Amino acid sequence: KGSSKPQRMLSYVQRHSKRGDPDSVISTIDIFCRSKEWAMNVGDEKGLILDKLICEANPSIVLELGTYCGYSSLRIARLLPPGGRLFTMEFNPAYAKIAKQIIAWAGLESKIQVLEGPSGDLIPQLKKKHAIEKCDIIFIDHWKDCYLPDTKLLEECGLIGKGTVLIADNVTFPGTPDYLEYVRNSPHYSSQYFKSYLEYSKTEDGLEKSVFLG
Ligand SMILES: O=C(NCCO)c1cc(-c2ccc(F)cc2)cc(O)c1O
Ligand SMILES: [Mg+2]
Repeated sequence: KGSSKPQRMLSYVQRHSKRGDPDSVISTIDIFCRSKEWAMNVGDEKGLILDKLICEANPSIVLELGTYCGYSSLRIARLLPPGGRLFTMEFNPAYAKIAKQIIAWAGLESKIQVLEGPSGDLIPQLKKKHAIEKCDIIFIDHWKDCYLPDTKLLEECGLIGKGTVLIADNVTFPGTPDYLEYVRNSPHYSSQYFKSYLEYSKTEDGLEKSVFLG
């Protein structure tokens, strides 16, 4: 009986999903969020769009900003080709602790590395500490006021190269106006909005896909 929502989500996953089966864990989290407690996972509707974008890109190296409980980490990692890796950054240690357990329960720990701490500190360490050249896909889903500064930091660190695909959650709700203005007006990005709905809700939201042109 967890005391926090993430703890209650973990307990629900361990009781109602099939261990080692990411699809079972993903659908179980969606049932928890629809029938028990709303939670800020990307969800099943935006999740389907994310799945399609991941499959189209067939990425080797994916970076996720904002792990929360690991729901989108599972959605991404289950679609990676053999040898593909997901690095996911989470500032909140309580969230990171739960995410690691949900990722382990789903059996995807060999493909996912959860990095704890402020993204502003972790991003400059990626190349040297994790032997990363360029990111193929970056899924941005952390604090909405950090989308733009972290995108600029990723550019400065040389982690965004020609063909890198940025996928940003919540560009409509809660909204990331400065980030949207940047990627939509920059000559270095080609951007496209995928209209959808806020997770487990009828409010409009969507994903913004932005390809770096070099
Ligand atoms: O803050 C968010 N993520 C970073 C957490 O460290 C986040 C928030 C919301 C949301 C919140 C409150 C509400 F009323 C509506 C939406 C939704 C999301 O998808 C999110 O990713
Ligand atoms: Mg989100």
